[in-house]
Amino acid sequence: MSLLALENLTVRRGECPVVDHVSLTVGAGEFVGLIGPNGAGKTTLMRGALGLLPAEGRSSLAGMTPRARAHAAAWMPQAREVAWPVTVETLVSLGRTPHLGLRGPGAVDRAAVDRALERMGLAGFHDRIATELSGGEQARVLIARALAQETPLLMADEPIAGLDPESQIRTMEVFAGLAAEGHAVLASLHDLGLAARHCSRLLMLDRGRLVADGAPDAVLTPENLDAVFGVRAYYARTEDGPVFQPLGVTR
Ligand SMILES: Nc1ncnc2c1ncn2[C@@H]1O[C@H](COP(=O)(O)OP(=O)(O)OP(=O)(O)O)[C@@H](O)[C@H]1O
Repeated sequence: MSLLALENLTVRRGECPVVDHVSLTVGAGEFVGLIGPNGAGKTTLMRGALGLLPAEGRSSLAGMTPRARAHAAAWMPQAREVAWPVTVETLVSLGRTPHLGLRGPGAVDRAAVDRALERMGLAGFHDRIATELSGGEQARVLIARALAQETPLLMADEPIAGLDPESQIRTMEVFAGLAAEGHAVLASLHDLGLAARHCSRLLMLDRGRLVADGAPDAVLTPENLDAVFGVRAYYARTEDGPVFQPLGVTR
């Protein structure tokens, strides 16, 4: 089942297309990594797909009412600012907003918040003040807020940036687990090693164009890495899964 479908999505900044005729679908069960160098258009693609930026072409999410979209997709933006000194529980509960009826949060909502906190390793954090957490802890709280929304699709912009190695791996495992449960995750990622190990599929963007789309092996080829990222890398299939390590620059 397709949870996101883009047809020739194009987003212009001034005259210049920063997302250029991108067509793709994301289906239930996929953990898709969106990769590309700085400025390739990853954030713009996701914001255009969500209808948060004016775009040409078609996105299955952009035409929805905000309420319908909030039931279809959760969005974790790159900005990690927590504006108010509220408790972690209050902040993560905001993810339940689209589900609330007139009676406010109930047992189902509290269970979803607890589940999201548990998944992000934040079980003891309910009463902590969000603004008093470390940057990485705040990032995990914001991922938990998106998880609490319990949507078929989760879209996240650099969700593991600034996390320690354990939290990065755990978060990638949480996303892969969501996909295994029949949800889908689309996340922009700069760590190609973690992307290769955990994602079922990679989308490679270069100057707004989708230049490769497929299994990590098929996308992280020496030719693509050279042409798009300007790097060469070690890549091997091991008993422990794929191992990817950039080795040097090629230009
Ligand atoms: N508000 C804006 N006005 C003009 N140009 C913009 C604007 N926002 C983004 N751009 C340009 O669009 C291009 C794509 O930006 P985008 O943030 O989507 O890239 P990205 O792949 O997410 O990059 P990064 O990895 O650095 O986060 C960049 O060249 C950027 O300079």
